[in-house]
Amino acid sequence: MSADSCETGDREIWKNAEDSSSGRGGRKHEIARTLEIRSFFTALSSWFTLYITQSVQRQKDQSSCFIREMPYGECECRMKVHLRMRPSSKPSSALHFDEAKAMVRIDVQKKQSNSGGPTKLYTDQIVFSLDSVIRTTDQETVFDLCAKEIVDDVLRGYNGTIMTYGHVGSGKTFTMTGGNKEYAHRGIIPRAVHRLFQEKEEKPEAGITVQMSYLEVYNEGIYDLLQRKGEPGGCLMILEDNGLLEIPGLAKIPVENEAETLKLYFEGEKLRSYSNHTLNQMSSRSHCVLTFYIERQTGIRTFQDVTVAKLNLVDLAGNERLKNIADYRGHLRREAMGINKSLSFLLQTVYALRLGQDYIPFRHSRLTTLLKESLGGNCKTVLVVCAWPEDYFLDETIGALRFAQWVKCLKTTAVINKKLDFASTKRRYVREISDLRQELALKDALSGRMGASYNELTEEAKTQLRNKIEAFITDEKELDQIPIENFRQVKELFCLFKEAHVSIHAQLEKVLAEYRLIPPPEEPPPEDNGVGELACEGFHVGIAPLDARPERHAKPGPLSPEAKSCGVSMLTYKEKDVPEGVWECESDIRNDAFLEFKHATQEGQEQETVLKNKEEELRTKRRYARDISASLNKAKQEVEELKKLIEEKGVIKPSNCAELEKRAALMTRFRFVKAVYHKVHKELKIAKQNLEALQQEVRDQKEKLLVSFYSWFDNVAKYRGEETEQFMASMA
Ligand SMILES: Nc1ncnc2c1ncn2[C@@H]1O[C@H](COP(=O)(O)OP(=O)(O)OP(=O)(O)O)[C@@H](O)[C@H]1O
Repeated sequence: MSADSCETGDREIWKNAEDSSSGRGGRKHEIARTLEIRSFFTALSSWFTLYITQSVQRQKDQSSCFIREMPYGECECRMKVHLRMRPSSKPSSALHFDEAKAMVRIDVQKKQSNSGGPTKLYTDQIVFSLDSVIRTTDQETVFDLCAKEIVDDVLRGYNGTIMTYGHVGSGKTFTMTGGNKEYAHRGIIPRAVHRLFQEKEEKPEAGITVQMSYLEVYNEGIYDLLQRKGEPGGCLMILEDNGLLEIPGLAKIPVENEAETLKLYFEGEKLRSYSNHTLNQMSSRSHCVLTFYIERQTGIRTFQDVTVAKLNLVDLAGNERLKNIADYRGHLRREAMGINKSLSFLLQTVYALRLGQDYIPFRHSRLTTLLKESLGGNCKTVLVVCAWPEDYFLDETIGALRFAQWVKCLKTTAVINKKLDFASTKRRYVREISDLRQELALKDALSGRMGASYNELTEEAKTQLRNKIEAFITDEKELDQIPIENFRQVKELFCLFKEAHVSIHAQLEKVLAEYRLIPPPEEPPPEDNGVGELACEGFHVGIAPLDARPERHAKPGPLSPEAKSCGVSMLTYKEKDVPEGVWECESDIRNDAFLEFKHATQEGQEQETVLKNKEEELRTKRRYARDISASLNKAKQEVEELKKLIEEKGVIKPSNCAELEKRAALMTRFRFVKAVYHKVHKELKIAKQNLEALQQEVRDQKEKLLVSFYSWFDNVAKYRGEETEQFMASMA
């Protein structure tokens, strides 16, 4: 590739490469390759866009009946309705056709009776609008207009149904099967079969497989028309499982070519119920459903999807007025009653669907059950209404056209039916992954990231990453040193960072434990010797050493001269709480009384216990605060030492790996100890606050105890004084 063949932007790159390479052939070659790949990719993408646009357009052209296309090949379709008129020697003058507008106008004679006056006749007009009105006998035109689109959609993977409806002798079977006089009279079925096998032959790579089943609904019984002689051919049942219909026992025969299929079909036709009718020598007395099951592979090679679609070709039995049947009691009348009944259920179902009712009577008859999907499910449906344009059948024609109008309002939602196949899905994903890898490689090449790998990281690569992270954490390296190349690597980086975090956390815990920052275990309280508190930690009402006095925060209450003289350790208390005469007693007496109060009275015991607990707690907290304070000093000292060491070593550049490691370890230790120092400092602050609060609580409790004691002492002294006086008086 030369510079001349490049786009303008590429030309610039090429020029720059030429300038920068200045003789370095490798770089130039690399850029040439990149440009080559880029231009190939651009051409490929424009070709692909063109292909997609054309295929979407083709799809739209083919599916003119689509009302709304939805993703994944799903489309909401309106049912199409065509009117086919049978040729007649004396056509009714009441019928007017507008083939261009696909409309039919019928003049109807009506009677108007004025009150008391004579009855007047007047002509009313009924207009029906359809998708097409066909008056020709040309069967090919009928197939092209009514069936071709559906058959092609079936080959694309949609379900399709083509149905004929009309009164007896109106030409339903002629439309569906055709006449046997001329080859050109082939009806929709042989032409559809031809179309299916034509596609099969033309596209062998699609691997189309066809199976067929043929059944009739006669007198509310379902019969298989492909059952060979000698095989059981009784009435079949319809099973519905999860919305899907199944007829167990119905033969589904694989067919390979057109001739084989038609042979089977005509064999089935022989088993069909016919009667000799006044209107039709070969009048069908049953509804027939011929179904083709088509499986095909779409796409190319590993992108293959398997689609499974059904083509239902339904020839309904004709309705007729019972009064027109000459055979009043015979089987023809019974058959007609059965046919009319099932067709009236079909009408009810269509009517309910048209009104959008909650309940749709699909299950009221075999025919409506069979047509459930075609009328309101995953299917594209076409109805061909056949009519005999003679005055005698005018009512039947109006009825058929009314039915056609209802059907025209119905909508179905058809989807391309894809078969889930594990092997092909796996192949598809493998291929997709490989394509994505190639795309990544191409993008990397275009953005100059030639060496990027998207494979699982090797142990060696992981170790390298770990070292880089460690270097980054210890501040030795910048963040740029950690490479970000692909998603796998980013995930690995996260894992390694987590690992580092866990390890750092564990080390920190270890250092914290070293500094005894975990609160010490609870020590058992000292045994009570019953004498009271130790002079240095507690208090009593007698003489106490001066240094044992607790701090005074509040303004002390007034002390009596007596109290002052005997050196009683008095806590803050309110003057009014101290009873009169307390201070007149001997200090020994008071102390004895205090001991008695604490150990012999319930109130004293309770208050003494609370006080002791609080004092014990205070002692523990004091010890803890002392320990923390020691740890803080130790940490502070180590921080200072490490700082000094780092400052000294920072000047010398590490010459080997061992020294580098030592420095990293020193830095790590410094950071840990500093963190510990801050943590301990915080804890000491909290411990001090707690200590102060507890000291206040102890003081309050002591005061409470004293006040209670004084109150008790006053009462007891009075009582004992009276007792002594009484004793002395009796002795005198
Ligand atoms: N469009 C047509 N062109 C020529 N002949 C026709 C056409 N339609 C019907 N016929 C002829 O009319 C006769 C009756 O037609 P056909 O059997 O198709 O009616 P049908 O609706 O199926 O009646 P039935 O409900 O009794 O089965 C046949 O002999 C058929 O050849």
